[in-house]
Amino acid sequence: MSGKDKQPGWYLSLAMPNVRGPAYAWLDPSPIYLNPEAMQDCVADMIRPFDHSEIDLVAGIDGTGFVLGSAIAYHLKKGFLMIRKAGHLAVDVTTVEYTDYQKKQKSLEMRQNPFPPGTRVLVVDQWIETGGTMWAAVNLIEKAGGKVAGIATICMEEMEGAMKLKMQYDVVHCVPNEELQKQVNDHYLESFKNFEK
Ligand SMILES: O=P(O)(O)OC[C@H]1O[C@H](OP(=O)(O)OP(=O)(O)O)[C@H](O)[C@@H]1O
Ligand SMILES: Nc1ncnc2[nH]cnc12
Repeated sequence: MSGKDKQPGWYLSLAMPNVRGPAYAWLDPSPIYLNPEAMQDCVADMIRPFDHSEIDLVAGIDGTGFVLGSAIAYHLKKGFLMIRKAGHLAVDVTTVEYTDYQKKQKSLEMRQNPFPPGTRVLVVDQWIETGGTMWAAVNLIEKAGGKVAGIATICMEEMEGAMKLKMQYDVVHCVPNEELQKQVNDHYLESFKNFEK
């Protein structure tokens, strides 16, 4: 596709609907990562609004937040901090409990003292639905003395916890207009029709 034919957020139409039932997220954005142009455009949209000189470190949330987070860190020439689901880090950790869209009690962990106090951290995840996961990550960074320089994600649904993030932090996402935001909030994209058999 040539640059002038591309609509903002065009790559969101590559995301596929959930066909595996209510235990899973309602949509799978991973086809965006499979398409080189989509991946490039998505990463560019996630970082464009930030003043890059105000970011010291990029943090990504286990597991799909690692995909975009590490791509962004590489692009910005910054280090990358893994914020992990519980039970993987073999060093001393700080832990925060949270509940996400699956309504399950979960924990995120971060290695202790990962950066000097005052470090400005861009926090990246694939998707924000209830905001539970992102709040847990933000709490870990702030407990360690970091400053949240911004939050970047493909999409933020307009749910209460997510909207509170927007009030407190610079949140950048890739949903380009209200019509698409409404589809996201309703958990049905018009583009899902392309996947109907
Ligand atoms: O806003 P919330 O309701 O907290 O949901 C958002 C989280 O859920 C998804 O991760 P998931 O646990 O499905 O794991 P994955 O990243 O490993 O796919 C998504 O990537 C976020 O991390
Ligand atoms: N990957 C994802 N897609 C859609 N909704 C989600 N909610 C949490 N993660 C999600």
